[in-house]
Amino acid sequence: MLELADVHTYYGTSHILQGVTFSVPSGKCVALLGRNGAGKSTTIHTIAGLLKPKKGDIRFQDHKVSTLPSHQISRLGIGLVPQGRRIFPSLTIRENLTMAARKRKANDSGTDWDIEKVYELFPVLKEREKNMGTQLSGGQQQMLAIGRALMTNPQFLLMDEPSEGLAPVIIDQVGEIVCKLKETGLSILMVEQNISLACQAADEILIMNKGTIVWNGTPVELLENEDIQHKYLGVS
Ligand SMILES: Nc1ncnc2c1ncn2[C@@H]1O[C@H](COP(=O)(O)OP(=O)(O)OP(=O)(O)O)[C@@H](O)[C@H]1O
Repeated sequence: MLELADVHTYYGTSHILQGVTFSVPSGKCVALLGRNGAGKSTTIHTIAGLLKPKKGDIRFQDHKVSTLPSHQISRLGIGLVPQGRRIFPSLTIRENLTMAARKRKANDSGTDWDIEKVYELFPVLKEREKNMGTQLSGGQQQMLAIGRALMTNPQFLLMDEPSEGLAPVIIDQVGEIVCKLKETGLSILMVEQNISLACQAADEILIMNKGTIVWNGTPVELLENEDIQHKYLGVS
């Protein structure tokens, strides 16, 4: 569904992504792990069109997206749940959701998301729909950020560190949400620092180091491989 081939991205003269190649199959969740500064967010931003690769190819379904502006990439069905949630503080929860709404394309598969469907998935957002976005807890803000991305009716979701700043019990809930989203037919690329969330939700794990993919395998293979966890994820 999504394929990156030898992608190189720079910040000015800093060569950050140094030939990134991987794919995410339809209906699967792939987790991208790695230490701080490895290039994970840069990968997400490059796919979403917020950064342009200098070299390489990114294909989504039948489209070459690496040359398209971000709004066109979003319209093709790639939704972004950004790092830090980016809730609009001066809007209510309902307004945060409705401002993102986009109708589903006629031939798209999966759920037809609207505000009622998002409220079914996250009842707490309905209970608090008149509150301002910033009056929510961290976990509820993460639900709002996911709900806002769903309102664009994506086929594919990019999630940038959904566990950031959340308590362990809430991180487990985020894992359950990601599994539910997969059941609706969504394909997901999730950047994470939290190994247990990645292993709970993902079908495949990729590890990034210094702007390249250095390891891939299943969650079980990662959990059994202490050398890799130590070398690239700082687990002692
Ligand atoms: N706006 C920017 N300008 C210049 N360099 C940047 C910029 N953003 C990130 N970098 C650099 O690019 C490299 C990769 O950063 P990136 O944010 O992709 O890492 P990451 O793996 O997502 O780590 P983190 O978990 O800390 O966000 C780092 O060396 C970082 O300092």
